[in-house]
Amino acid sequence: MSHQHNPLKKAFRSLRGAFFIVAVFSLFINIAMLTVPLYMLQIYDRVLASMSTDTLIMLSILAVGLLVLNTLVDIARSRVLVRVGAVLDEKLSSPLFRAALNKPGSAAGQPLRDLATLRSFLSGSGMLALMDAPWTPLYLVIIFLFSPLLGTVALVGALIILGLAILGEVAARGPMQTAASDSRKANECVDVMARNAEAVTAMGMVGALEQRWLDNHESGLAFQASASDRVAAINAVAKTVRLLLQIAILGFGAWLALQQIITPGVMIAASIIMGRALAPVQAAIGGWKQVIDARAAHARLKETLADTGGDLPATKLPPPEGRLLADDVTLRLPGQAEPVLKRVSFELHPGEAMGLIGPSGAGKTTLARLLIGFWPATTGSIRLDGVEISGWPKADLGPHLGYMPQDVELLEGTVSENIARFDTQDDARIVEAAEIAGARETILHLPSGFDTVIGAGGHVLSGGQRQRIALARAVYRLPRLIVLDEPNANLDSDGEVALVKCLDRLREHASTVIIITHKPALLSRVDKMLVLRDGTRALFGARDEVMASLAGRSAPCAPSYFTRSREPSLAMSTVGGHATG
Ligand SMILES: Nc1ncnc2c1ncn2[C@@H]1O[C@H](COP(=O)(O)OP(=O)(O)OP(=O)(O)O)[C@@H](O)[C@H]1O
Repeated sequence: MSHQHNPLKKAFRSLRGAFFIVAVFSLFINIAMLTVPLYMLQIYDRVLASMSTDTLIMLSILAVGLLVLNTLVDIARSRVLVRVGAVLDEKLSSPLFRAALNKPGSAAGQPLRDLATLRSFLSGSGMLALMDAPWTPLYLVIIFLFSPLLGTVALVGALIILGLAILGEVAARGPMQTAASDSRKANECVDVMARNAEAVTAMGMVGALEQRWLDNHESGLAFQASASDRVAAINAVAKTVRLLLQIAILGFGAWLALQQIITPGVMIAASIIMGRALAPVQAAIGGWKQVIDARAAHARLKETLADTGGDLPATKLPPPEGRLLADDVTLRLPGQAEPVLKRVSFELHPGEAMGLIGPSGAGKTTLARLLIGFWPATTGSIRLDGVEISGWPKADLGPHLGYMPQDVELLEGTVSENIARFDTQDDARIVEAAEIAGARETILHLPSGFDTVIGAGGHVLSGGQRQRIALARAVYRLPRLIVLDEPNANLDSDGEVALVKCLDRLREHASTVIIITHKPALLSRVDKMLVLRDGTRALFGARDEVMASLAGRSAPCAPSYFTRSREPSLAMSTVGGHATG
């Protein structure tokens, strides 16, 4: 349905033509750069020797013409590079915006910041220096042609400067990476503090957090300073080496001129060409930070985009009926030795509702994330109407899927926009969803009803109000598969009654529903139950059978098991490992 490919590589591949044009322009510019030294050479050795005004005029016209042309090509080269940056942005910003979904907290904006770094590098002086650097050997060859001795001096000098450039990069890379990671940690600290402002302030945690932030902030600055110091020292040495080299070229040139091996014109021309040859290398040392930043940004982008897959034109599938099959599902999260889910299997027919229960940390929310295709299973599969759900293009599947996460966050916008998932608004469907979710009255009591703006800077909703609106969003257009993760967490008794009615409506409509809850009233509305324990299927089957099995095995604790979702571990420890049903 969709093929794995890296959009970064694809974007660079599509820009190969532009880079070729830039390379050709660079060749012309670097050849045109020889205009001044060669003009000088001709003046010294030809015009002054022959005293010919005509030659002077001809040479001057030629030189001015070449320089004007050079300016035009230079402008064109910069324009092409600016457009390269724009094309890169156009091709990558959308996949990177989506990739941000998989990044935790404050790291979410990193991919788009990396793209901006790469784009400004490509369009800036750093890239121009990189394009000019490959032509350094051309200048060295010309100096060799003037005189092998001068050529050797120039070559040795160029190698020393190149060595210094590499040394600068190596010396700065380590401290720069540490500085970047420290400053990221410091930013995360501020982020976490702002998000937990109430707890942090009330429990007097500000001082300790400030210390933690300060440690990272100061360490970041120290590493940055160390990198800058190293590069500044190397830069100063490189500058001196460059000046020494000019002296060496002029000195050796003068000596060769005294021996009448070369003319004074060649001496001056060689000195100017040498300066030109080393300019890009010197610029690269000066712009070391940009180069390191751009390279790091490129590496991160490559990694971020490695498995995004991209939405190649895929065959559009018919709307699902709601047959859900979890087949031997195992999930291993990166950096964790134990799988979070181990060989979980179950099947639901269209229109069936399943209660998902288990102690805290059993893997219920994780399974819910797999059921909606947010994470793919490590092994095994989850299929909706026979199609692997994580591979189903999200834009196609989205309208057929309803999900209500445990921690409900609504987005900035109106209540209507949130319910309609920010898609084109269908007022009748929005009101219908609010009614099914039992949220209509709650919404009409808000200052502007369905048009109340919520989110940052908007109306502040209570936990229960948020939950009701999120339920309306989940049932908008009555999707075929609905996953509700503790939808009753913040609801009062009215809210719970509304939720029970909502489940009845969804059953009438034959939506397949998975509900994570321990409330008996809600569980009384499901057909099947799955009990998870330590990521494995402890029990699965018809509700009454599973209930009977639970009650039988944990008779003394059974009632408390269904009333408090957060403390079921005692009861669960008595549940056998064999599945029923
Ligand atoms: N994004 C994640 N990264 C790493 N580990 C995770 C992640 N999400 C969940 N886990 C781990 O997976 C296990 C199961 O967590 P999960 O949230 O699915 O449990 P749960 O049954 O929903 O618990 P609760 O009833 O408390 O919500 C836990 O040990 C948790 O630490």
